Amino acid sequence: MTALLSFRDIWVEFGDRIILEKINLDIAEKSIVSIVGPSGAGKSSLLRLVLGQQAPSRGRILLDGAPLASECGPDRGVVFQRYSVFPHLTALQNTMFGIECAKAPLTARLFGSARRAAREEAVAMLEAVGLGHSLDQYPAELSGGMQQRLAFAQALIKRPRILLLDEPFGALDPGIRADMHALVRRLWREHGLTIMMVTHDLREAFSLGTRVLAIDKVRHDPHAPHRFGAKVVYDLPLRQRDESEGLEGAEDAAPEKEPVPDQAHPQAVAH
Ligand SMILES: Nc1ncnc2c1ncn2[C@@H]1O[C@H](COP(=O)(O)OP(=O)(O)OP(=O)(O)O)[C@@H](O)[C@H]1O
Repeated sequence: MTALLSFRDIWVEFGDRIILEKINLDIAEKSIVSIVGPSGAGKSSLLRLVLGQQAPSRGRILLDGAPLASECGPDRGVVFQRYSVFPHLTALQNTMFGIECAKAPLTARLFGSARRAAREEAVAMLEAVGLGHSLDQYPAELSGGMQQRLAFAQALIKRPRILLLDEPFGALDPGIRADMHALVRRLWREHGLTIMMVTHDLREAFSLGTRVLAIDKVRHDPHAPHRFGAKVVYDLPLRQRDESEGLEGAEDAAPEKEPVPDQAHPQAVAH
């Protein structure tokens, strides 16, 4: 496996509190890695490392074998649980804003043919996420699911290679979640994305992921609980979904996806 992203002996510490310890991971290109674990284990911290919002206390993160740039560039996109769109901009303006920032970093404004091209690109992206009829609506006029669709459009318009999802469906009700899962699966395939997704929902982790990572503390000192951090305790590669499989019924088919045979009874990762 050629890793797109590699974590090499990564530690995250805040003062004398160890959050993550000795994380060694290779993330394959075009995989969907679901990250699960108890609250406070350090799942979001793992994503923040990739986003460049958090520097490791020790260790290195490599992208294509080279040190990951600490400033988050267009190669990395993110969607959070809470709608991260701008309330004062319409859906179209929100989506165009990403292109304008990338192409005109100082003014975030494009003119003439560049602006027309950006508009066309943004309209196509909004159509792709199912918001083709809501171009001129403001976020407050959109439902929660529609706002998350807009957040995906905003993230994907910059053509990231890595998409980081932090509980992206946590605020949505179950019916809408199923639609969003189908959307993510389609966008993943069409855009050749590599996705790292934090979720508290195990079913979601297994139904969407091509690999599930569980992180947790394996050592506890009752007198100093902060002295040990979380590690990867389970690492389960899952059978890839058949590319020809339709989206309809994908949620129903998901439970049939199994760990690959030699991982069917996963052992805790050796430490
Ligand atoms: N900037 C910071 N300074 C100090 N402590 C921090 C900082 N950021 C995160 N932490 C601590 O690191 C730990 C891990 O936080 P993180 O958000 O990564 O956990 P999580 O697994 O995503 O939790 P949850 O599932 O509840 O969202 C928490 O105890 C948190 O308080």
